[in-house]
Parts: sequence; structure tokens; C-alpha cells
Amino acid sequence: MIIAIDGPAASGKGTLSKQLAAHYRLPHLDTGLLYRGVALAMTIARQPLEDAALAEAAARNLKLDDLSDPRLRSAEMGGAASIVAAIPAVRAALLDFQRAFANQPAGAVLDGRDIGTVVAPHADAKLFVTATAEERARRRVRELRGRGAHADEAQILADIQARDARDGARSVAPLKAAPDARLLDTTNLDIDAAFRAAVALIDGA
Ligand SMILES: Nc1ncnc2c1ncn2[C@@H]1O[C@H](COP(=O)(O)OP(=O)(O)O)[C@@H](O)[C@H]1O
Ligand SMILES: Nc1ccn([C@@H]2O[C@H](COP(=O)(O)OP(=O)(O)O)[C@@H](O)[C@H]2O)c(=O)n1
Repeated sequence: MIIAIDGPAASGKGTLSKQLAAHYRLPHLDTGLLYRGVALAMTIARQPLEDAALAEAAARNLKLDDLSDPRLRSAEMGGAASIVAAIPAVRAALLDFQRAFANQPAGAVLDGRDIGTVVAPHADAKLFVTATAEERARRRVRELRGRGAHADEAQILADIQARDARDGARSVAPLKAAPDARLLDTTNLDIDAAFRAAVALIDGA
């Protein structure tokens, strides 16, 4: 079974995908890490994030080992990822790996922005996970503070809104629900309730 989970920043995709992967005993890929990995490699090399040729090269050189770097999880890297993610050659360079992961015989859970629309349009179940921008900002602030990082709620909200706008407006694989995706609004659901709602949608699909 292939499960595609898409949605905007801090909607709970990653949390839900990990729970679903454990529940259905499937491997999981957080595809946002790939774009964060490209952005981190370019930042370390002091390269401009908008340079399409350098960004494509960074995407082609990305190694799985690079994806465990804790610096990938910072708020800055989320914004930087959405800049490189708007470059079509970067998306093309990362596509085969994601498709191969989705199509492995065991099946898989993938989360990102374009899983149900581009990476695995034939997925058995597609969820589009949302929550209001204010609630998503609160969640991200709690998460960052929990890790001991500084987090200003107004700034995080502005970053999330800017990222939603950039991800929704880009020409290639913009953030949008696949026509056959089921919507899951988690604004008023805690982590456990969101998981139960997701399983009900998937098992009923
Ligand atoms: N339904 C929920 N209610 C409250 N907090 C949540 C919920 N889902 C996720 N979270 C928390 O919100 C933060 C962002 O979740 P995450 O799964 O990383 O989102 P995404 O992968 O969409 O960016 C995490 O700290 C997570 O623990
Ligand atoms: N499948 C994907 C996954 C992420 N991305 C980009 O990568 C950025 C970071 O994604 P992420 O999933 O790690 O971010 P969060 O939702 O966890 O904040 C997003 O803002 C998108 O621009 C994408 O374009 N396509």
C-alpha cells in the first residue's frame, strides 16, 4: 500500500506519517528533508539559493547520510528549502529517488507537498492535512522551544504564511490537494485524534 500525505508547513504531516508507517508497517520518507538537504548543502558552501545550476548539482549530489543532520530541522532551513524547491531542475533531480521509494514492493508512506499529485499519483490513499496558519505557528513554536531554540510566534507565523504562499504559487508541483485526496483538518484535533481520523479515512478509502 502507498500512502501519500501532503499539506502545508507544520500541519502535522510528519507526525502523522510516522504513526501511519508504524501502524501499517510501511517504510516512511519525509520528502521535505530532501529539499532541506539541498538548501543546507548550498548554505554550507555559501552558494546563492536561487542559482538553479548549483542547486541542481547539490540535489544530484545529495547522500542519504546528509539527511540526518540536525541543522536540517531549523526554521531557517525550512524557508531556504522552499526557495530551492521552486527550481524545476531541483525537483526533477529528486523525483526518481522519491518514486523508487514509493514503488518499493513493501509499499510506503511519503509526506511532502506533491506526493499525491506528482510523486505517487497512483497512491492507494491520499490525505491532505491542514490546520489554520495560527495553529500551525503555535505548534512550531512549541516544537522549537521544546528543542531549546529561540522562537518568536509572530515571526514564525509570518514565515509560515510566506512559505505557504511560495509553495502554492510556484509553477512546478505547487502545494495543492490532489483531486482524489481526502482532506484532514487537524486544527481542533490532538495528535491522537488526528491519527485515528487518518486511519478511518484510509481504511474507508
Ligand atoms: N494534531 C496535532 N495537535 C497538536 N500538535 C501537533 C499535531 N500534529 C503535530 N503536532 C506537533 O506540531 C509540530 C509540527 O508537526 P510536524 O509533524 O513536524 O508537521 P509537518 O511535518 O507538517 O511540518 C510538531 O511539534 C508536532 O509534535
Ligand atoms: N514534497 C515536497 C516536500 C517539501 N517541499 C519543500 O520543502 C520545504 C520544507 O518542507 P518540509 O516538509 O520539511 O517543511 P515542514 O512542513 O515540515 O515545515 C517546503 O516548504 C517546500 O517548499 C516540496 O516542495 N515538496
